[in-house]
Amino acid sequence: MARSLLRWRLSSPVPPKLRDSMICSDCLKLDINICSHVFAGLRCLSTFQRSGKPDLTDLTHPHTWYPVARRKKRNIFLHVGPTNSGKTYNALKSLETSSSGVYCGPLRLLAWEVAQRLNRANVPCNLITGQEREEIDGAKHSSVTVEMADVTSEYQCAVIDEIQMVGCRTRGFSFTRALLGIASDELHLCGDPAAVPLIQRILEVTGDVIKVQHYERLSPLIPLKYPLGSFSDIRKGDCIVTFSRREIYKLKKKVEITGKHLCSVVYGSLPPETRTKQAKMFNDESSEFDVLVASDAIGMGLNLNISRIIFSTMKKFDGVCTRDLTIPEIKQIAGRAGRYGSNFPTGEVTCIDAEDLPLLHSSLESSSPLIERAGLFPTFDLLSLYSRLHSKAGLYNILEQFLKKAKLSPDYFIADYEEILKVAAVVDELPLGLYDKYLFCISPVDMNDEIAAQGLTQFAENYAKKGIVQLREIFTPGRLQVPKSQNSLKELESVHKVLDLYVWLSFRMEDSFPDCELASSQKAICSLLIEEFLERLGWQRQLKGNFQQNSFSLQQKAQSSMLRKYFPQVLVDSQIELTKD
Ligand SMILES: Nc1ncnc2c1ncn2[C@@H]1O[C@H](COP(=O)(O)OP(=O)(O)OP(=O)(O)O)[C@@H](O)[C@H]1O
Repeated sequence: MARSLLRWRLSSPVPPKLRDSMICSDCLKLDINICSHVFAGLRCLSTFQRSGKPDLTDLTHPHTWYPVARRKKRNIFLHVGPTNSGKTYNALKSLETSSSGVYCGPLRLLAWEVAQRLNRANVPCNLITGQEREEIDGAKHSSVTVEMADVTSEYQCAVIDEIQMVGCRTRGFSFTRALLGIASDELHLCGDPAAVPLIQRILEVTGDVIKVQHYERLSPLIPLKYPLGSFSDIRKGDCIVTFSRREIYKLKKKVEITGKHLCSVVYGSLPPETRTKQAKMFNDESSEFDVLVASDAIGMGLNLNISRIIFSTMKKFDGVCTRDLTIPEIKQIAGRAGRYGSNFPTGEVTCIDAEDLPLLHSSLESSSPLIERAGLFPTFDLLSLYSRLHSKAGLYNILEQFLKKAKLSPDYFIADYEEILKVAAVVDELPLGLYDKYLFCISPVDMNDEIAAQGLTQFAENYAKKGIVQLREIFTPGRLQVPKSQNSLKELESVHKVLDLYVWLSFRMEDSFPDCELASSQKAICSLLIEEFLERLGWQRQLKGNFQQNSFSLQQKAQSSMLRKYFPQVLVDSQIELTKD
């Protein structure tokens, strides 16, 4: 065994988190010809070639990339059912009683919630996301965002939440990696029944034992036969759903102008901390913010006491075109009404327009279409090996080759490289090594956001030029202010994304991105300023002129040492122009 171990080594020195696959070093010496080497029941990657040189773009055996998991016969429990049926609750009970374990969720909010829950239950639990690492002494449990799942450690119990996201165009590959790679005796998968046949097929080759547990909704959900009627019929606990920031603020104004309610807002580009605070304010019985206006960002990750979901539209712009909402989207959003054990245990759902009701009703009665394929992305080892054989190819070309030539089994689809290719095009212009380029490519940047894309370009250019990126060289801390309009709000949300990206990079290249603390505190300030804007953007408050009574005032926030340190001038600018929209 010792000798075989020696024969196997990683193809390149990469950080442990990326060591997903192993390449046979003998094959490398032999110019990767046919290899018969076997280790721990796994064949060398090159044996998948029957003749000639291996096609490294062949991604048909991804289960072989995870040798630690393959050494186990895992007991897999698939908890499937509608939202609010107790799937996660049951999976987490197993995690809580295990001797070691990991929770993998799709959102930082979910990872935070689970870490808090375990720590409260006296199970020390680390929190690890792309941008934060809170390690607890002696912890044998971790709560992580799925991209951070460690596929080299062994656990007694693991949970992957929202497993139907294996089919997600952009993030599916991270779920596939966790599904195939987590080395745990027990693996609990929670999600939509639509993912069951695919997961069963994918796991056929792993030798794991699979048990499916079906769940029913814990509280009733009633689709109403009538539409909203008028905005004066809005009541406490309602959540109006729409899909653009502009619409969210329009609807907020329409509700608040009736003089009866104030609205919290939740949408994707708000910082997660801000989303949580808005949700808390909405849930808080004593708060005036008793109505929620939100996008589909409420579908996952937030505990919300919603009585009735009201769809303002059944169409959504998905980055390419405006299309009808899909059945799973409608079910996921509608399912947020009526939370088990909350003040509104019976949920209701309706639309603003009567003509949208048929689509709502038919969707809620239908089962979600089966998920047919899971996302996949080559490991860094594969990319690196390919690059050694094609030394002139840039990362953009390498990825294109994988896209074009990948011989995929019907169970997998190649991850949507569109965003990744945009970054590859930027970093290929710079004198950077493959690993650095790879890191920039998998960073959480939104290249459709102009400011965020500029931020990434600057970081990559400065890093290539000097090897170190001081935050102050490209960002002047003292300039942040409470937004005065929706445009400046949008800008501040983008600045938050850039700072978030800096923090993400600093976790991976600590010496080269040394200002993690400064970036984190600036991020927190962005969130505070955005929250201040949202709280003051109350039309009823404007009419009553009671800004001064705002208990969560900017003045108070400015007392915090963080604000005093970086933002003395924030105190000066305490007036805000309400948007004219
Ligand atoms: N047996 C139980 N006892 C007490 N509370 C429960 C129980 N089962 C579920 N709950 C509570 O009901 C709510 C919904 O449960 P849970 O989040 O597990 O549902 P889910 O099916 O995973 O929903 P989603 O798909 O939205 O994540 C949670 O607040 C959870 O704490």
